[in-house]
Amino acid sequence: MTERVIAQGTFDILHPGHLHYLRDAAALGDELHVIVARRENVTHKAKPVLPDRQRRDMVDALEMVAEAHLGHREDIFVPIERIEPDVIVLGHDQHHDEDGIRAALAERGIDCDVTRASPCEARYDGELLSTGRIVDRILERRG
Ligand SMILES: Cc1cc2nc3c(=O)[nH]c(=O)nc-3n(C[C@H](O)[C@H](O)[C@H](O)COP(=O)(O)O)c2cc1C
Ligand SMILES: Nc1ncnc2c1ncn2[C@@H]1O[C@H](COP(=O)(O)OP(=O)(O)OP(=O)(O)O)[C@@H](O)[C@H]1O
Repeated sequence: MTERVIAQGTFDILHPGHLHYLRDAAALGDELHVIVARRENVTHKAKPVLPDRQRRDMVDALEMVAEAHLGHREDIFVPIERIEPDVIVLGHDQHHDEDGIRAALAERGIDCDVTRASPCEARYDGELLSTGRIVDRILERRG
């Protein structure tokens, strides 16, 4: 049976940290589905620079990704109910609480594991593994 995996995030200006997360997630199953957060739901940090569809299209083109989906505007469990994953992989630094998500899934009768990806460190001088830091460097050098 095909094991479906879900990863999710903002993915505004792709960088190697994103590739690491998505490779980690893809390795846990056969088919990686990525939910790309809607701009209006990114409230814990600066709003994305790029439009929703552009962020979705870039993630969708990555080789380890079976399909990238734009997130739901109001209810983050709607795409999960449609995709029916076996596992949801959170990013290593995501603020979401694993037990809280498990409880919400159970309440909706969705049977799937929740786990976390590993972190990824810079491999050479100047490598930037954070969208926020890429934006800061652009402002520093071009602003
Ligand atoms: C399991 C799960 C499903 C999500 N589904 C959606 C969704 O359907 N729509 C959406 O706008 N955000 C969704 N999100 C929220 C964002 O992916 C994420 O919390 C945040 O806004 C982006 O955070 P990050 O890029 O800093 O990791 C979901 C989050 C989780 C943990
Ligand atoms: N260096 C990294 N190592 C491992 N995972 C990462 C790394 N950078 C981002 N990710 C993961 O990619 C997913 C999406 O990240 P997001 O789009 O918030 O990018 P970001 O570069 O971390 O953003 P920002 O720097 O603006 O906070 C998250 O799950 C995050 O944990």
